[in-house]
Amino acid sequence: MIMVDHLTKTYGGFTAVDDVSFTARRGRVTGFLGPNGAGKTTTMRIMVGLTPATSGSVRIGGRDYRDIPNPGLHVGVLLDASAQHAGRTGREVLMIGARTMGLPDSRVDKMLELVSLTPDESKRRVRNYSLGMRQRLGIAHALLGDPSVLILDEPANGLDPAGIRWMRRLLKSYADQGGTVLLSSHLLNEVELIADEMILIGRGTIVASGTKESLLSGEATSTLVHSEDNDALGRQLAAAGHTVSVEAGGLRVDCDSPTVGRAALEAQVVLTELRSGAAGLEDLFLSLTEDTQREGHPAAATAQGGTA
Ligand SMILES: Nc1ncnc2c1ncn2[C@@H]1O[C@H](COP(=O)(O)OP(=O)(O)OP(=O)(O)O)[C@@H](O)[C@H]1O
Repeated sequence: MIMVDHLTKTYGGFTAVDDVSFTARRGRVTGFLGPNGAGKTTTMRIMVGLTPATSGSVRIGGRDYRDIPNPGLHVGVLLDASAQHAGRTGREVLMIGARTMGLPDSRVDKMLELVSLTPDESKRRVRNYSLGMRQRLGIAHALLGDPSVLILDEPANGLDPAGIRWMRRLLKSYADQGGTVLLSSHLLNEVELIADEMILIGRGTIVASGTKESLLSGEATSTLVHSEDNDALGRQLAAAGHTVSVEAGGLRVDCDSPTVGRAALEAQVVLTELRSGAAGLEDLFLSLTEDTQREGHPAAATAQGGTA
């Protein structure tokens, strides 16, 4: 378990991490999600003792990372896949890691196999690795000591679609066996598919957290409908007390789809399309971090423009 407690990090007058608290639990994959510059890497670096916190604390398995003897046996860390010595081969990188942790050389072969780096690839120098190969090597390094906690910063970066699927399965099964996984990403789609819980951070502050379902539960119900007579359907729905607005050649209504379907039946209007108009996680993420996005919020602008 990782417990982050009122963590703050300031650089001069700039607050990169602002009173952040959350917990990543055993047996769960926790996604740490936020736009560029939100403070994810800084938080993770503090977790593993690479950056001192200005205030607050992080406990991993009840202890400060720096107080864990032989930490690689307890906490697997991948912060920057390109940080390895470029002149070493992948195998050498893992061999040094294994010996530092007091592990047998056989563990290296096991990890190479696990991350699908071939014997030939493992003999190449890291400088000649593709980004995806570096990520695989980084994940192998993080898993070397069979730790119970994994802290991974943007682990899917550079992986191809098959690689991302492979990593997803690997981390899910790791969590299913009781491991704690904290992984960061600025890409919602990547995290949504793998994370049991999500922590959303924007400009150093936690803006939302919880399971996908709980994050979406506060979202207002709405339905998008197209029919052969939108005017008649709109009148029927408005008479029933619903708010109706014109959107993309159809109607957006503030109720669920069956209610719209029943209104259409009563008005004798043929429906040509009926679907949920809920904003979804991506819109929620963008709206929650809106003021921290560099390029505004196009999704929100479209939705607002359509319903005005
Ligand atoms: N050593 C430092 N000195 C000054 N500012 C820093 C330092 N390290 C990070 N920052 C700032 O802190 C903020 C958070 O950076 P951080 O790298 O934690 O973001 P991030 O969420 O990991 O972003 P990304 O998704 O782009 O990797 C940024 O504005 C960054 O410029």
